[in-house]
Amino acid sequence: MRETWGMRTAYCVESVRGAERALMARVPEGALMQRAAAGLAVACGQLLGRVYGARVVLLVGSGDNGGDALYAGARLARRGAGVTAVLLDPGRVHGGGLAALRGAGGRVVDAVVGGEGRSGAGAGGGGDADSGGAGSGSGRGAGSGAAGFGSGSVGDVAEGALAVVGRAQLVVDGIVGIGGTGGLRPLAGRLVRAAQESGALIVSVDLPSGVDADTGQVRGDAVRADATVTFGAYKPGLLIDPAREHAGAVRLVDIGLDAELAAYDRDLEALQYVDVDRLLPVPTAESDKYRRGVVGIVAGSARYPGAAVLAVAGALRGGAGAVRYVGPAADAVIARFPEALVFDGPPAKAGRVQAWVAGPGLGDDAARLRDVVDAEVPVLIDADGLRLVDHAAVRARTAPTLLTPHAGEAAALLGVSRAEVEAARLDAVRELAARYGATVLLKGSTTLIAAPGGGAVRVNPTGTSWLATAGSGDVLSGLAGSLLAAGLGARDAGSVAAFLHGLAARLAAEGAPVGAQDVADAVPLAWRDVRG
Ligand SMILES: NC(=O)C1=CN([C@@H]2O[C@H](COP(=O)(O)OP(=O)(O)OC[C@H]3O[C@@H](n4cnc5c(N)ncnc54)[C@H](O)[C@@H]3O)[C@@H](O)[C@H]2O)[C@@H](O)CC1
Ligand SMILES: Nc1ncnc2c1ncn2[C@@H]1O[C@H](COP(=O)(O)OP(=O)(O)O)[C@@H](O)[C@H]1O
Ligand SMILES: [K+]
Repeated sequence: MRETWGMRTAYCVESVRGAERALMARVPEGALMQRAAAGLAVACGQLLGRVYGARVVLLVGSGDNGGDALYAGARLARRGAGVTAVLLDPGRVHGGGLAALRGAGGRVVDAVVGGEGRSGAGAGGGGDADSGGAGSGSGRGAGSGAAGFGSGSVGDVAEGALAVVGRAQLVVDGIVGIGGTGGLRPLAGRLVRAAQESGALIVSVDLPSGVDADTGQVRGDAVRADATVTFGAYKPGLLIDPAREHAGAVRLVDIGLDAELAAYDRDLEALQYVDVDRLLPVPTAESDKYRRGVVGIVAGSARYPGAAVLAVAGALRGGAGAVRYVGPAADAVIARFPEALVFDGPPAKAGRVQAWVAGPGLGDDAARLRDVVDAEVPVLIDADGLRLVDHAAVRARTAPTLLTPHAGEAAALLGVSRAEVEAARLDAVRELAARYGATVLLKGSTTLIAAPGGGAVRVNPTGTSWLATAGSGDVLSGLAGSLLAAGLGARDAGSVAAFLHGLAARLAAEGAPVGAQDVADAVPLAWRDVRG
């Protein structure tokens, strides 16, 4: 669905906690958790369709994330759902939430054998509904917490808890939220597996438990949710793979944090349609081809002439007034695109160019690459260009530089493995931008764009895995180069190009395989979609 509101932002845990403290000082005690729980209960109700009579199971950890789940469970129980809380750490549970659930007629079972006494598991159990239980700040029950969640071995899982999970229609993952570190521990992992195998809908509270909120890393077992209801702000992990894939559909519940968050730097931002619309270079009455920008493409080789054609195809759809191709694939380029200007000499002698793209299918043509890197206009370096380029020369450039590696190329630039880059994309893109003093667009299942001076990293919200097809990266570099020539800064050019490219791929694919050329051909559809 087309979103018409602006920039989506994400904040790290430290900022969310800081903003939350500031807000808590201004609102009645417990108000934020009630707002969170209310939003969570509404989302659960919508997923269930019919709340009355539904079998809901809450997986409740030791912190406020579990508290949210318990209060939401109480709301669902009051609407007639059969709600059972499974306590992973019966000695440490949010007291107010537990009392509220019991007061609403919810049941409570312990996840571990022999813990029943402490949490008073079973139906009823009294407690003063919604009174806040212990009445303390967090309202957590006191207890040793020695058994169970942290230390419990898998063999300790109570059969009753597994059985109740197996019968659930909806499982609420309140195991851990922003207080979590590392993957799911064994006891939680066992219950989550049971939930996953039962086919129940799984809703994560704030974050899928087990993923890293700040980086999107998944270091062990983690919940795979159908939906995640997050509070106050998106966290980076909800927008970056591999964690993003665990979150399912993400819904943000407003708990009034925005004004407080304004005091913090955003960690991530994702352009939306309106933002892209504002950035698109649209010609005016005074425009001519030079004012619109000329983009130069140094790409292709005897072995890879197609890369030249695809980069030019992308460039022609990016808003520059002219595309100048420089290299040995001029015949192939002209045959497909007679509007391209072609030249088979050194880039420095090619004529006027406002931004260069160098690298797709370039082979070993280091000389042409050097010419481009020495040019005092914005330069995009991709593919073979990233392998050949002199790193010191990149750092020494004064005009904007945009590097567009995929994970494998990023790994080579950083001297780590591809898997390490894919597991920690945010760290990788920031590190590359800092090391090369360049804007870096890291491609892949989550495309990220980082500027050399730090600041918010852009995350691209469009795209489809159908884009994982040979040559689609060449189209992207042409497109981004064209936007650079049209006058966008490197961060905007990279993020607008990624947005259009991902949208074009979705429009072209519609659930079926596409080639890179199809993606290039669909870029005008993406423009119209954005401008419409
Ligand atoms: N920050 C906010 O603005 C708000 C937070 N709320 C909720 O509060 C949550 C944060 O609560 P907490 O600070 O109590 O933290 P959590 O509930 O996320 O975690 C609590 C405890 O879990 C344990 N733990 C950590 N990693 C674990 C792991 N891998 N496996 C098992 N146990 C682990 C630790 O003992 C930790 O102290 C948020 O995610 C959200 O759900 C909401 O109630 C409303 C507002
Ligand atoms: N799993 C994926 N999901 C979404 N997009 C992907 C995925 N894998 C690759 N892409 C996108 O496809 C394009 C591939 O570019 P690249 O790896 O350079 O391929 P090539 O060199 O063949 O052109 C990039 O835009 C990248 O972000
Ligand atoms: K959770």
